[in-house]
Amino acid sequence: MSPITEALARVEKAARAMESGDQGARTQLQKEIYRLQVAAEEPIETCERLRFAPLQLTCVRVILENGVLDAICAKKGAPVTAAELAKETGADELLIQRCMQLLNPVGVCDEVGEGTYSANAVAFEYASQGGRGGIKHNGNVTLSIANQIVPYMRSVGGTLYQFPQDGKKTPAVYALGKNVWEYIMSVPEQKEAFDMLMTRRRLDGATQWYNIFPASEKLPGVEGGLRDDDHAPLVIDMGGGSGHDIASFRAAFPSMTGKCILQDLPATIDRLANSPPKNVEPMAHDFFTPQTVKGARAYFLRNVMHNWSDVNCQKILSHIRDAMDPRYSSLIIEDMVLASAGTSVRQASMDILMMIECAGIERTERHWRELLDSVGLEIVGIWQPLSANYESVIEARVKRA
Ligand SMILES: C[S@@+](CC[C@H](N)C(=O)[O-])C[C@H]1O[C@@H](n2cnc3c(N)ncnc32)[C@H](O)[C@@H]1O
Repeated sequence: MSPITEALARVEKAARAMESGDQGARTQLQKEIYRLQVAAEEPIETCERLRFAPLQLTCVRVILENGVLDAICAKKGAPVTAAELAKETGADELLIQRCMQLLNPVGVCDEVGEGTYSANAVAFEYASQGGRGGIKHNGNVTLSIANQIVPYMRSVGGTLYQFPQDGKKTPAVYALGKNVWEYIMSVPEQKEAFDMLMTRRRLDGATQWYNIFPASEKLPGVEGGLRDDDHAPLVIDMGGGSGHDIASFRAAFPSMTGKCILQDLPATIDRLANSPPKNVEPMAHDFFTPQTVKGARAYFLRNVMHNWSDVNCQKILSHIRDAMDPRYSSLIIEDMVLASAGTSVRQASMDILMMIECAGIERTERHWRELLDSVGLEIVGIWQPLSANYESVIEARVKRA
């Protein structure tokens, strides 16, 4: 078999596994398609494809900004011409055609005739609140940092290029003048975009953390000491953003005894004044300071630890450990647990994103165990999602002496 037929056979095998209901095969299929694509390219074409990828993002930003994508989506899948779009939005017809001729082959909108387009699922995704938030965040923040990566490396180490650990010397601080959280909060449009992106990230229909982790069995049924009244703290979602996860948990378990609390920085909590998450108590709290809510059944951190270096995670985790009741409190972390080999493009991209935006890192199981152990916590369970591409749920308890 030639390399290309071999790659195709692997694609077919993964596709058949996925069709037969193996959800985990989706990630494998994506990996195999990627390999097939590379097999079908000359090396120079692969290099070009990677180099040119930011131009796809550029075109999405153009058609979002000038209203063309909204105008296409407003037709709900019916065809619309570049001339009609130009008339409706005031954008230049040739500009629309040039952007769309790149976006059609990469899957954003369908070109259904000469200069005629219709919205597809990807178009609707980009036009959604979360899609826009993502484009605005990665377009304005991530790319600004990425553009400065070489001057940053030269500035920190001469010929010794170091992994950024120190919160004050990260690529983000070099490029933006402040850390990524301070920067986002200083630009209201970016803060809004980031919060919209966070709210959207979970795939439609994907399993929630409290189903990946068997919350209905584990949270109520604990050994002695747990208060059983409506004012007892049940789950504290720390760095919970707009409260989407904790509100979803509360809605799933309306009669589980205890309070659900959302904690985040004041800038996040203040934005929720007009639309607070349902049946959840919002509370401004900086997780680098002592946790004021003691003895909760669970302290939940979703996609927070990966934002921080080990040194900073140790500070955050120590405050949580001090607030935990060793008899029954759990720390629940929803983050990726990387395989020790064969990481997917999505997972590896998230890792680099964390590195350049906030000196954070995606961790392997061994790394998680070492980190938690270093602050007196131990892992009692790791629950994997169906798709290996996404976050796992880790439960940890205070280590018994
Ligand atoms: C990557 S987001 C995750 C949001 C949410 N947990 C989710 O998964 O959608 C990280 C969150 O941490 C919050 N954050 C950053 N620094 C913080 C701090 N020092 N104390 C509390 N929250 C903080 C940010 O405002 C943001 O909402």
